[in-house]
Amino acid sequence: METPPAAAIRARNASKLFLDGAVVAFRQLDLEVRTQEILCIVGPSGCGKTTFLRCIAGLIDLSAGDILVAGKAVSGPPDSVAMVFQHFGLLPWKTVYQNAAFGLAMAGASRETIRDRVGHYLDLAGLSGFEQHYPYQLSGGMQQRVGLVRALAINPAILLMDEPFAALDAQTREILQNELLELMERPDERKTMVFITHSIDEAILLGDRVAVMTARPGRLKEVIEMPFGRPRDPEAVRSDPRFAELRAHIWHQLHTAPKRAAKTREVA
Ligand SMILES: Nc1ncnc2c1ncn2[C@@H]1O[C@H](COP(=O)(O)OP(=O)(O)OP(=O)(O)O)[C@@H](O)[C@H]1O
Repeated sequence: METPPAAAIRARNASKLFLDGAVVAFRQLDLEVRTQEILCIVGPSGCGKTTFLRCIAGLIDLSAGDILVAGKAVSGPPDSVAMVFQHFGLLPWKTVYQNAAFGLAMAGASRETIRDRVGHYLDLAGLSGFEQHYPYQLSGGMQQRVGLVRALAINPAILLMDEPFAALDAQTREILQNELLELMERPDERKTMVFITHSIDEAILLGDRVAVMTARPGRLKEVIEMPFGRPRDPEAVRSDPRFAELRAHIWHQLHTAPKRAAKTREVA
């Protein structure tokens, strides 16, 4: 066995409260994301998953505790972290190329760098030839590929994925899951990824580990290692008997109250 790589992200006793504490998004979260792993997070609606991602991305501050990215406490957006959103987040008045180049352009990259990196990822995402199209001229799946290209083009060490495939139809969703798996199997493209999803199947298929959160205020209920290894053949994983067992287990975890529910009402 190789030595496990250091944590890329570490949340220590992290809590986030809104409205002067009237809303507790998540509370006392301790979680490590290993370098180059895909950690999927599932949890009931409103348990603070998006808020947690936004805290890692440095877009909002924690109320208590801290989050370390590459060993440094987050205070403002860390370098080398990119986010992919559920509703794609594309600018409708910009072309595919301009949207894909947006992050790099904002970071002041040279025209050549932008051309090389955006070209590379548009090609990998099967979007070559669509550079001059506008988002409204693309299918949902293609729009999200542009969202992914925009994130990957800045060469982030960490990708934060906030239900990126939730707005897609089931078939397109499967195609994008497969494409993401394929991309992440490439050693030169592999990233640390935190992937939020409501789909248990998606979490099991993509994740090296799956973190299950409780209902709001969100706490970590369990972090489960997926036994499928890499490279991962989606069809083989879906038909593996352990897939059904894991699905049943996670479903049960999501639908049973935490053992110590009373504790969640304590002050952070
Ligand atoms: N800016 C804000 N001000 C007040 N409350 C907020 C704010 N942002 C989030 N919340 C609340 O914090 C809680 C957690 O929200 P969050 O969006 O992180 O949950 P989630 O687990 O991502 O939900 P979903 O799965 O439905 O996307 C919710 O009750 C939400 O209403």
